[in-house]
Amino acid sequence: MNVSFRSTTRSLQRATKSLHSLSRTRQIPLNRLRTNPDAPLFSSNIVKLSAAAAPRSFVRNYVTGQEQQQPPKPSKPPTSASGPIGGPGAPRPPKDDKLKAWPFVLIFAIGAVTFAAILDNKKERQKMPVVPAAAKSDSQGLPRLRDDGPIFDPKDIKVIFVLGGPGVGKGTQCAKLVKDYGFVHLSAGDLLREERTREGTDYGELIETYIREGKIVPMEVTIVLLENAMKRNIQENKKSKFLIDGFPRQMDQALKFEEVVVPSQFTLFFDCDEDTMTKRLLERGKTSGRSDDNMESILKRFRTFKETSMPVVNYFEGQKKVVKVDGGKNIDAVYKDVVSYIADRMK
Ligand SMILES: Nc1ncnc2c1ncn2[C@@H]1O[C@H](COP(=O)(O)OP(=O)(O)OP(=O)(O)O)[C@@H](O)[C@H]1O
Ligand SMILES: O=c1ccn([C@@H]2O[C@H](COP(=O)(O)O)[C@@H](O)[C@H]2O)c(=O)[nH]1
Repeated sequence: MNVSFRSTTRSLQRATKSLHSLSRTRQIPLNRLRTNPDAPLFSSNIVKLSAAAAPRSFVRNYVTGQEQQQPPKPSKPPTSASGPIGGPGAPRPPKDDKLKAWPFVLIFAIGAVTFAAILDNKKERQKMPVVPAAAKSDSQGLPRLRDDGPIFDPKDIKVIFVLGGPGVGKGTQCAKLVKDYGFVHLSAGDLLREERTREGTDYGELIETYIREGKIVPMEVTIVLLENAMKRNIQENKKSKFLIDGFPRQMDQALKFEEVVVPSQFTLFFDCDEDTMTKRLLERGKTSGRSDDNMESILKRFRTFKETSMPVVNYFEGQKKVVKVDGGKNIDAVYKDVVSYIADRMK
């Protein structure tokens, strides 16, 4: 197919050249070299010329109309050039020489778009800051993640992950559960925002970049922040039940947290459509002062949620550890469902 395409293109170039040269040497205007002056110079009739259609003899015949025609070479159809280009007797290319450019154009276009998307993605990833591999110290230096077993026993320390799209109402429902059931509410987003402004932190800029872009901060930072907050509450307040809100948002976080901190009891997952969540976030954005409560960041957060966080929900679903609640209802109706679904699991 490629060969046919190239040879047809070459023929077309040769034919066009001949027409131009004849036009020059015989002083015949180019448009009169065509049988049908209304047809464009690159009409399909010309395009259909095959390599075998010997452009020179063909053009002579066409231009003079009366001149002797060169007999066609037996091996190179088409032959009886008895009429002008485009006329009823015009030479016809062999069937398999037909121009089929559109598949190439299509393949080229798909290739170009895919290539551009890959480059774009790569550029975006390259832009995001990383936690240096050498960053090992903690005690406020952050982050240091151990690789030994979990520090807490799930018999003593209960963790419920709270997940759902941005603005679905996770924080609102957690606040109610704290009041009624004595949980400690740890919002990963709040801890990150706090760390971002903590004096002496090395991660303020990194955190801000990720939050603004709606992306997930490297797990080393978030897990250490959660672990430290849990330790504080266990030691100082003798607390043992934690709602971890907005975490884990990425598979590596889920696996690492359960490996080094404590396995979760289950995940409370709030489901809701994007239009409702968008309205809630834009409303909250009027007073929240959050750098990500604007339309541009919201769209990025939705994308991250679907692509990066939903696999976490599906992973726990596979372990039968997800309680799904409709987050689209009003605040009290959602809470009623939450309590009815999980009351017996919270004792
Ligand atoms: N069921 C609801 N009906 C109407 N508004 C709600 C409902 N739940 C929460 N809201 C409002 O929507 C906004 C977002 O709620 P909330 O902060 O609890 O969501 P979130 O899931 O924690 O958000 P994010 O993931 O961005 O932290 C708040 O202004 C809150 O008052
Ligand atoms: O585990 C997490 C949790 C949050 N983030 C980043 O923070 C923002 C805001 O989180 P909210 O839960 O909406 O307060 C989120 O978009 C992420 O950029 C994170 O990186 N890791």
